[in-house]
Amino acid sequence: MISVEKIIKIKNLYKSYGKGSVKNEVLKDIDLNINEGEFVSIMGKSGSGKSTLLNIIATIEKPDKGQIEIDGNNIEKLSLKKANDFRRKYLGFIFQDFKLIESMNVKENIAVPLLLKNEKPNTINQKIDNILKKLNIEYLKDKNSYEISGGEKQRVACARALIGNPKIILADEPTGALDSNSAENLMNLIKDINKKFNTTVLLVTHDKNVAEYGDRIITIKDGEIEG
Ligand SMILES: Nc1ncnc2c1ncn2[C@@H]1O[C@H](COP(=O)(O)OP(=O)(O)OP(=O)(O)O)[C@@H](O)[C@H]1O
Repeated sequence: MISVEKIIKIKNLYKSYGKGSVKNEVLKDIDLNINEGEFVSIMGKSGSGKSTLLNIIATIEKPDKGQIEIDGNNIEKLSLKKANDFRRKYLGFIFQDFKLIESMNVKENIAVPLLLKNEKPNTINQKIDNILKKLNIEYLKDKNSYEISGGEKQRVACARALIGNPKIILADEPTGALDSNSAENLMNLIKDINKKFNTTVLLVTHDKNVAEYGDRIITIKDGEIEG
């Protein structure tokens, strides 16, 4: 039998905001294992803690309690510097509002993760050309970020998320700002990336149709994983 590596292991995870009578227990005793190459969709009502869970995995938020192991690294107690290095090495991000830098063109936006890693200009140019080709968006290369459509912006954001070769993509409501056609194109692209490169995907969404692109859907309710 082929053994599948668990790339994310979360055990007894707790997170709350506030104190005393205003304490808001957002995540309670979350246990979650995700296999390498798996595409997992996270659903749940507004305020149920989906983004909090994603942000903890992204090392942007710290849990109150619990263990989180990603590809063998215990990330819950990383220093700021180590957390930054970890994010650059392992994670690619896609957000609802794209988070492109409007003053930079498409190519420059895609280069950002590599500039942060101090890669050489020649390597950066080569990697940009490769990723634009893979995602079929070579025609956008020299455009300004403010002159392209929402769907195109999200494809550029995918290129930026992928350029550093991350093992895991974290996507928070990536289709939230897109019309249904662009949303479908984007989800096909994310699914393609997941299958072609065996990139693990964790995607938060309100939309059942979007969630169904995943291999597995988990639902958070009252701070716990339902079912
Ligand atoms: N930095 C923070 N400080 C205080 N409370 C917070 C903070 N971040 C989130 N919360 C609270 O934690 C709860 C969960 O928020 P979270 O954003 O994780 O929910 P969500 O399921 O992603 O919601 P939505 O679908 O509306 O984006 C909410 O009650 C929210 O108000």
